[in-house]
Parts: sequence; C-alpha cells; structure tokens
Amino acid sequence: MKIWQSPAKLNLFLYITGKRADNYHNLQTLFQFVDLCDELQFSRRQDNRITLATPIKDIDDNNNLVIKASKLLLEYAHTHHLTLPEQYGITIHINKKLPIGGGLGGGSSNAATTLVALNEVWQLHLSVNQLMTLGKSLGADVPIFIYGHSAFAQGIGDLLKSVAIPEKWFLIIKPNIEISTVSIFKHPELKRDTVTRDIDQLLNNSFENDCEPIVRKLYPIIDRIITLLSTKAPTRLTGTGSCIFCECESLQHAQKLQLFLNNQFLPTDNITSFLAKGCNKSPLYQ
Ligand SMILES: C[C@@](CO)(OP(=O)(O)O)[C@H](O)COP(=O)(O)OP(=O)(O)OC[C@H]1O[C@@H](n2ccc(N)nc2=O)[C@H](O)[C@@H]1O
Ligand SMILES: Nc1ncnc2c1ncn2[C@@H]1O[C@H](COP(=O)(O)OP(=O)(O)O)[C@@H](O)[C@H]1O
Repeated sequence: MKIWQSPAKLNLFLYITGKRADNYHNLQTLFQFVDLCDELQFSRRQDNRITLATPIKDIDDNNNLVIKASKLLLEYAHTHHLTLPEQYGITIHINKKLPIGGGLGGGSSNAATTLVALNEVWQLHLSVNQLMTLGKSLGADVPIFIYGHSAFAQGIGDLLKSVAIPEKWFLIIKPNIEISTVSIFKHPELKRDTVTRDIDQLLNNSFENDCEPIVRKLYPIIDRIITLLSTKAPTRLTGTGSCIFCECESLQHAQKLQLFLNNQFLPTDNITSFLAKGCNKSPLYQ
C-alpha cells in the first residue's frame, strides 16, 4: 500500500511583527522541510467510517489532526456536492517518528498529508490552493505543508513565496520537553514588535527566532543546549520549540556534533537527536 510522507519543517528564521485583532500574530518566517518524516497510510474500507488504526498516546482520536482533516475534507465534499466513492470509509495508519510539541510541525504536516492523500484517494480534484484554504482552518502551519516548497511566509504564516535555499545537513535536538505554541504566543515577555523587512534584507542578515529568548528563559536545559552547540555551529530554536537545530557543513559534521552532544549530557537528561537534510521540495511530493 502507498506510503505518504509527512515531513517536519524548520523555521530557519522567525520574526514576530505584531499582534492582530484576531489574537494571532503576524510573522515573517523562512520555512524549509527536512527529510525526517512521519509515514501515513490510507486503506479503503467497505463502509463509510473514518478510523485511526494507530492512536497516539494522550491525543483523543477525535482531536487527532488526521481525523480532523479527513472529516473536514468529507464535509467540504458533501457541502459542495462533489462525487465521493459509494464506500468512502478509510482506515489511517500513522508511523510516528516526529516528536510532538517540538516546533517541527508534525501535527500540521499529518493534517496536510491527509488532505493531499484523500483528495487523490477520493478523486475530488481540489487544487493545491483549495486544499491550502481548507487546511488553514486546522492550523496556521498546515498551508506550507500542502504548498510543498521552501518558502518565505508572512501573515500568520500562510502567505507564501517560494524560495530556493541551500539544502544543508542539520542536527535536530529534542529535549525532553513539549512546548505548547499557545503558551509562548501568550507570554507577556514575548518579543512581538520586530520591524517588518523585505525578504532580501532578511536573507542578508543573520537569522534569528523571536521566540528563542523567552523559551531559553523558561527552559534552562534549552538554554544550555543552545549555548553549548553555538560554539560549534549556528544553532537556533525552531518555531516555539522545543527542538533546536544546528546548521552543519556536511553529514560528517552533523555526526560529529551529535557525538559531542551525547558526551555532554547524561542518558537521564532524555535528550534525543536526529540527523536530517534540508529539502526545498517537500518529501510529500517526491
Ligand atoms: C509558531 C509556528 C511557526 O511555524 O510553529 P510551531 O512552533 O507551532 O511548530 C506556527 O506559526 C504555529 O502554527 P500552528 O501550530 O499550526 O498554530 P495554530 O494551531 O494555528 O495556533 C495555535 C495558537 O498559536 C497562536 N498563534 C499561532 C500562529 C500565529 N501566527 N500567531 C499566533 O498567535 C494562537 O494563539 C493560536 O491559537
Ligand atoms: N497527528 C498528530 N501528530 C502530532 N500532534 C498532533 C496530532 N494530532 C493532534 N496533535 C496535537 O497538535 C499539537 C502540535 O503538535 P506538533 O505539530 O507536533 O508540534 P508543534 O506545533 O510544536 O510543531 C500537539 O499538542 C498535539 O496534541
């Protein structure tokens, strides 16, 4: 059965340029995918039920973004009188590899992969733009995963302009912490007044993440990891964390940094790390 890739993203830079009336924030961010992916499978059923064969611990199936995305697409098909197969039931399998609450966008990516896959399985023929509009109602990060190319994003992260950037190797580090996106965006000390710049200015300046100072303050282990690894390679937080990434010159460089990291922390610190390569084209479409 076909395996659908559901990649992680990194925010190579992330600036918050203001708070909006709808309580979201305007961002300027540079998204790149990495070849670290969850794997999803969609098998047809002889009925009209949508079920999850692989529940995720602590996430109720009805809150799982793959179920939410399936039901959203189904509802769209019904209200727009699109032709669905007579028996459109689906069983979804998730082979979860991406850490949850790590700023890698795994939940949003799973939602995006589900919309793209079921659009094909049910032969609904929705365009990428239609799927992106639907996906945005599930989360600000869903459109980039449907778009499928590295992009400079503005608005809440959904106004996208394709960019080609070097496809570097990364060491991605996951401390034993899950950070809720809302908790960071709500924090009174979050820097949310960075001046808006154009993409050329942003690409020619050093890359930063406005969430990083407050996350480092709230989580000393993250501060410690960034301080340590910054002596070896450019190191930053992705999204609202908790994952940290180091930009490496090569796979060998990334492996060397991983050894260095493992020597600095104890197994009881429960830090995991991944070697991953940046990709301008999403593994979903490769
Ligand atoms: C910050 C980013 C950067 O890529 O990534 P993560 O760290 O979550 O991966 C994203 O913008 C997250 O996108 P996503 O995780 O889909 O967020 P949503 O579910 O839409 O929003 C969760 C909550 O975060 C806040 N939020 C999110 C996005 C945004 N531009 N402004 C906000 O203020 C809002 O309070 C919202 O209710
Ligand atoms: N299929 C899914 N995979 C991961 N997280 C999911 C999923 N469905 C729902 N969620 C919820 O989405 C939230 C965000 O998860 P995720 O996208 O992995 O992290 P982040 O937003 O930090 O990048 C989690 O708190 C989790 O409870």
